[in-house]
Amino acid sequence: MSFFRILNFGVTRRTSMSKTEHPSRSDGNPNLIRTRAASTHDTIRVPIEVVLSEKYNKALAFTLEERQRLCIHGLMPACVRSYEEQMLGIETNFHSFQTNVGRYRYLRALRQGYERLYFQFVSKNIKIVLPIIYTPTVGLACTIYGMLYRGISGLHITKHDRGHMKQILSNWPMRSTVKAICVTDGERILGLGDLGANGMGISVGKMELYTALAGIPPSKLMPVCLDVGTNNKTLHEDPLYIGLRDERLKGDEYVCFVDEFMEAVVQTFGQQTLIHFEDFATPNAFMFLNRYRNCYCHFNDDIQGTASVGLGGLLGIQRITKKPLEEHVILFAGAGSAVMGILYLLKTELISRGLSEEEAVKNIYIYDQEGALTTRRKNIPENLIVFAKDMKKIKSLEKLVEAVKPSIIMGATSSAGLFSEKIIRSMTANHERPGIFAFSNPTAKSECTAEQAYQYSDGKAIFSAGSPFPPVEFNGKRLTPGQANNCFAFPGVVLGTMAVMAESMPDEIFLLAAHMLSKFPTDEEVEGGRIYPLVDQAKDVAYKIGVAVAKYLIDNGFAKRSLESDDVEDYILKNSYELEYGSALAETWKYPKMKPHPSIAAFEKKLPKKK
Ligand SMILES: O=C([O-])CC(=O)C(=O)O
Ligand SMILES: [Mg+2]
Repeated sequence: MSFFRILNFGVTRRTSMSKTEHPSRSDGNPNLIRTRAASTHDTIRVPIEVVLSEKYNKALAFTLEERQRLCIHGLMPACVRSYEEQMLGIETNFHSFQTNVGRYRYLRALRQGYERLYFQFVSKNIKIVLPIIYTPTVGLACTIYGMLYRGISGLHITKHDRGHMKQILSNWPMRSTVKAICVTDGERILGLGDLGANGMGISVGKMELYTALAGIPPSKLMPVCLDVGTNNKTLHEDPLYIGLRDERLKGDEYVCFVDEFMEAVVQTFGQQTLIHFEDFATPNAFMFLNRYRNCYCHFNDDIQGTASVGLGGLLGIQRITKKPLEEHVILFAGAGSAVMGILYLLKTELISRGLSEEEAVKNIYIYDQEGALTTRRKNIPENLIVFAKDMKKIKSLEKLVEAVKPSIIMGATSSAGLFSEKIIRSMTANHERPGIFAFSNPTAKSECTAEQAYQYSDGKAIFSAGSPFPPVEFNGKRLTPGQANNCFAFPGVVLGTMAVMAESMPDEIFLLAAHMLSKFPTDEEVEGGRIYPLVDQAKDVAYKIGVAVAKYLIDNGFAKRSLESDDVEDYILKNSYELEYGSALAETWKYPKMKPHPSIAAFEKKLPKKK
């Protein structure tokens, strides 16, 4: 292929284009293409692998001039498709699949062949595409990731790579532009447990939201899966499993492995590289969050991202009920990353309102596998001691609800159906608008469904869930569940942090994100029972949180980029991923390895002499 390209270049070919027909770029330096295109009508020496790589491939949208000058004329049919026609083609294909996994598979192929086209489609169809590339379908896809595997989508680092991780990191094709990494070790994928190297699907999905919602160019992003083995025996026996069939690394060996990874990342990509931890098992998630607190620019989405969305929802309930949060009785079910993150942020919020720690935790109850968290329990984790109540032991959640009469219940237990009819009815008997949050993902793990929440509460529940639920018709009213998902927090927080090149991510930015999020529904929408924005608004949410976070980081001395607060909006918009195609002639020209176009004569000198 490449051989023919070079020979092709040697032939000076004139196209039938006049100067006025040259495409002009909508962004960047318009002179770049004008001068080159106008001064040389010959073909452009860009390897075909580059022109047709996922980054530059426009499929049937290549113009005739591009096809001719890039020497791809004839490799595609005559039709030159417009944006609308391309979208129609993808939509038609997308809907032709009968299952969500089929759609996921189709979108993966699209991304791998045509990156910009893929993001055009995702960006235009957030509401229908998010449930495929993100929760819930991505969870199912991770369970069969080996079967779906279709080439490079992120970096896999295994326990055998210890000692040379820098080398592995620099194998990433876009190593010169990486600014953020989403890393998982696959041990707690959503509520699905240990999926080992299949967890790569989650890192990929999260980073696609960086681009689709926050406009961060994909070239700056690198999904990573740390393959430290898996304790999932089913995967060991799965002939299509893509990872190591060993037990997980443990103890010091495991920690040293992740330490080396962190150090190799900043040495390879710089100290300001943002490192997003995703779906680590709870104890490890907290351990790394604390261990690296003052050393790296990192956050844990399951703890801190969920906390923003959880607190944002609680602030929304406050708007609906017109009752301050401190007067609500809030019951948390579960004691994993999500609950602990929300607890911490909620306590911070209440203390910032002037409450003492004791007052702040007074109305907050915790229920986990051992029952209600009481002072009688032995070995309470240190950060939960303050929440333990001096009360008799209660084993069942239903009994606990009867005893403490919560106005809000928040579950992140991966225990489908935990919020029973009895619980919801009991809450409704005591409160006009009970708040019900079922955070567990994917949908099949939800603590209750939207339908159950509305039915058992006679339509009074303010219901939100981590995964999307469709609206429910109840007594002639259409009730729309809220989506209490991190996708309303992490894209914006990351956008703001990256914009200013911060070297750390203080807790305050997650509190800020929660407050910003709670302000999205209008007063009218709040009247109608809405506490979260609609998924269609997720881009706007990311942008506004991004701007607020960037300004906070600048104003509080965390920013390393010299950027004034007043210039943040402008900076973010200018650096946003361009969804529209530029001219392929100019775009591929920017291909980093390409030298400036040599003169034909200089090139011809290199050709073998004719005998
Ligand atoms: O990925 C999601 O949808 C939310 C999340 O982080 C999790 O459930 O672990
Ligand atoms: Mg997660």
